[in-house]
Amino acid sequence: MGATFGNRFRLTIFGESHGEAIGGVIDGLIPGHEIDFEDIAFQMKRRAPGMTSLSTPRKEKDEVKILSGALDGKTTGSPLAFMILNEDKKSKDYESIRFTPRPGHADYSAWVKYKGFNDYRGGGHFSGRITAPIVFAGTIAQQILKKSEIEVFTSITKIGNVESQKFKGSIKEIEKLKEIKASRLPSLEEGKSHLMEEEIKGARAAGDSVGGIVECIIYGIEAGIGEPFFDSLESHISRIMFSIPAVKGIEFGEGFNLAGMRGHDSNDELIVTSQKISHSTNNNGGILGGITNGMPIIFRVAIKPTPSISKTQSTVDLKKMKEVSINIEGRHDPCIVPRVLPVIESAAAIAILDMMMLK
Ligand SMILES: Cc1cc2nc3c(=O)[nH]c(=O)nc-3n(C[C@H](O)[C@H](O)[C@H](O)COP(=O)(O)O)c2cc1C
Ligand SMILES: C=C(O[C@@H]1CC(C(=O)O)=C[C@@H](OP(=O)(O)O)[C@H]1O)C(=O)O
Repeated sequence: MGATFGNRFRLTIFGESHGEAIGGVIDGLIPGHEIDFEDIAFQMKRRAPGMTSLSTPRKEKDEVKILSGALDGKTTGSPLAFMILNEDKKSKDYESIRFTPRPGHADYSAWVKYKGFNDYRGGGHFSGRITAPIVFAGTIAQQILKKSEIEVFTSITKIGNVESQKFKGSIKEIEKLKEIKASRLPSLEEGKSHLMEEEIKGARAAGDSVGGIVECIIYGIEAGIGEPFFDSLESHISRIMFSIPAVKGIEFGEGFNLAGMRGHDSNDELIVTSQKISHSTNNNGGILGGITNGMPIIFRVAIKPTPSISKTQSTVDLKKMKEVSINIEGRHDPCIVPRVLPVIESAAAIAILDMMMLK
């Protein structure tokens, strides 16, 4: 299995949703980095289940226990191993659907690949829970990036049918992104968070779920980062983004809109401001030829609606080879977007730091 990501900053993750614990090992950390544990707790809580009325009711503390690689609060430079306990498990919800794969989840594909031996409880290794180690490692990566004044932000540009403004590139927006970091539904446009919340509640009330789009900004990054061809920065970021469960699309800068534009409108013209080379627009999302051009990196990821819904659906009984209906019980997110924001920021930070270390 591909449990490891990265060339220099390497993260290996392990665990299943209803096993003893989940966790990981980070290899390649600089020695002497003072870990900000308050920041770690803040980021872990943003992602943790059961924290708000918009999430799954499963309640996990998601406190991280460091097993090696840190002494007196500072990294030693040796592999940093860590674990997070699974405490609020309710595996019986999964007994009755063990042989009737949930549409939209990984149950059937994992059953085929692992010949039925995969841990089926709570989605096993395919659960969104496995993103908690990414947040721990990615928060450390963000702390290291911050020393070079690089910061990662997210906001929501769509939930179901509610759309919100995209980042246009101003310092004022960066200030706003800092302010709304703790929000469950951060939006650059006033009044949209409330409408997004209503959209999520409406889906849940209908026994259904809803998806959305998350925009990520990496601010303060210098030009010249990326390793073309196959480790182009777009490739590296996309690779880690698609490892996050429920991510089904990504676009950089104007992305799919570029297909309908003329070159004269889409090209980012070079300019000189305060003796520095810059660009008058950022339609390419800060990356050209797979290498940063010094503009903020902008990308958006599409998050699908949560697969486990309470509406009756059709599936197949794997033992009887018969089509049957399925009613899913359990504790599920009506929308994954609010909890995936710190995961996307963390994954972006890991990809960027790894590429910067290669340089
Ligand atoms: C933070 C987070 C929370 C999630 N919560 C749920 C959930 O409550 N119920 C569910 O069925 N899927 C949930 N998912 C999505 C599934 O894990 C995911 O759709 C599934 O593993 C199949 O993978 P794929 O959608 O990437 O193909 C969540 C994903 C993330 C990242
Ligand atoms: C536990 C978390 O999210 C889980 C992600 C998830 C899924 O299928 O992805 C299903 C639900 O849990 P369970 O495995 O108990 O059914 C969510 O609560 C978490 O993110 O920490």
